[in-house]
Amino acid sequence: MGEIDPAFVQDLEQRPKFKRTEIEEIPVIDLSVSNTQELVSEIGEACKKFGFFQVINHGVPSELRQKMERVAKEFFDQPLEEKRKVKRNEVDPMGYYDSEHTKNVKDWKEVFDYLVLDPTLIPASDDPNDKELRTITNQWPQYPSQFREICQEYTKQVDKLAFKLLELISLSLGLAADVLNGYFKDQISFSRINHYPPCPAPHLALGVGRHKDGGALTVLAQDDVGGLEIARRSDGEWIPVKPIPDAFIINIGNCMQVWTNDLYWSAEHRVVVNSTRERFSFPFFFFPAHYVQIKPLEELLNEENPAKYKEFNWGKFFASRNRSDYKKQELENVQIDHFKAS
Ligand SMILES: O=C(O)CCC(=O)C(=O)O
Ligand SMILES: [Fe+2]
Repeated sequence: MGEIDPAFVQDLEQRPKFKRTEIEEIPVIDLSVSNTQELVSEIGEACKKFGFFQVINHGVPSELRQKMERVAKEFFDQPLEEKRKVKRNEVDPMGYYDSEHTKNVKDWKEVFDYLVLDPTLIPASDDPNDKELRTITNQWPQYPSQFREICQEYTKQVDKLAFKLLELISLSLGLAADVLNGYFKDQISFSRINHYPPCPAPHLALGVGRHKDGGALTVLAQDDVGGLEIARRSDGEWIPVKPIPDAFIINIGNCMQVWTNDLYWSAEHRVVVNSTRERFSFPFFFFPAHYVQIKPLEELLNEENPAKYKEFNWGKFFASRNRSDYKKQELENVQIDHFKAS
C-alpha cells in the first residue's frame, strides 16, 4: 500500500506485526462492587501484573462521553488552517498539534491538549539550576461553540474519577486512602484528544510510538475502533486493549511505579493505526504539582526492600519530557530508569 513521508516510518523492530498467537485480556474491574477489600485487591493485582486495567460503573455519565466524541470530531473535521489558529508551541504548550514525535519518530495523529487548572504553574525550563517558574494557560477554538464547555465538564468528572482511583490504589498498598492526595493540590494534569486519521501504510507507522506515561495515572477513553497495545510485564509481548463501550482504561504512570518502588508497573504502550477508520481517544494525564519530589514511599520500604530510585523533581521531569515532544533529538528523552539507585 501507499507511500508515506519517511518521518513517520518506524524502525523495523518497532513496526506492528498484525499477527497474533494468543490474546490475553487486561482485567475489567467493576467499581460499583460494595466489598472494598475485594475491589482493592483486584486493583492491586492488575497494577502489579499489567499496570493496566479497565473500569466499568465508574460514575462518569455516558452522555457526557458521547458529547466529547461529537465535539472532538467536529473540531478535527475542520481545515488545517482553522485548527492551527490554536496551535501549541514551546511557549504555549496547550492547544492543537499535528507533529508530535515519540521516540524520535513522527506519530500518525493530531492532538488537542488542555489543562485541568487554568492557569497552571510549571518550571520555566528543564535545567535543574533554573528556579524560575512560568504560567501556562489554555487556548480554546471558536468552533465548535460548545467545545470548551464540554471539554471542561468532561475533565472535571474524569479528575474526580482519578482521585477515586488514587485512593483505591493507596488502599491496595495497605496505606491510608488519602496518603497521595496532597501531591495533587496544585496538579499540573492535562487532558488530550487524540485523532488518528486512516493511514495508507499502517505496517510502517504508529499512531503513537512505544512509551510510558510520565505521571501518576492515566484515565483513557477510547472509541470502538481499537489500536492500543500494551507490552506485557512478564515477557514484553504486545497485547491489544479491547474497546469496551463506556469503560475507561486506567494505566499506572512513572510516578506511581517509583512511589511503589517497582511493585506497580508503568507499562510501555503504543497505538497501531489502520487504513480505513479514523480513531479518537481521550487520555487524562493525572500529574502531581510541579514542586513534588518523587521517590519511593517510606511506608513501603524496609531492609529487604530498599529504595530502588533516587528522588527527582516532577516539574523538571515534565519540562524535559515536554521539550522532547517537539523535535527529533539525538538522545532518548528522560526515563525513570535514569534515577535508579545503583
Ligand atoms: O490512543 C490511545 O489509546 C493511547 C494514547 C496514549 O498512549 C497517549 O496519548 O499517551
Ligand atoms: Fe500513553
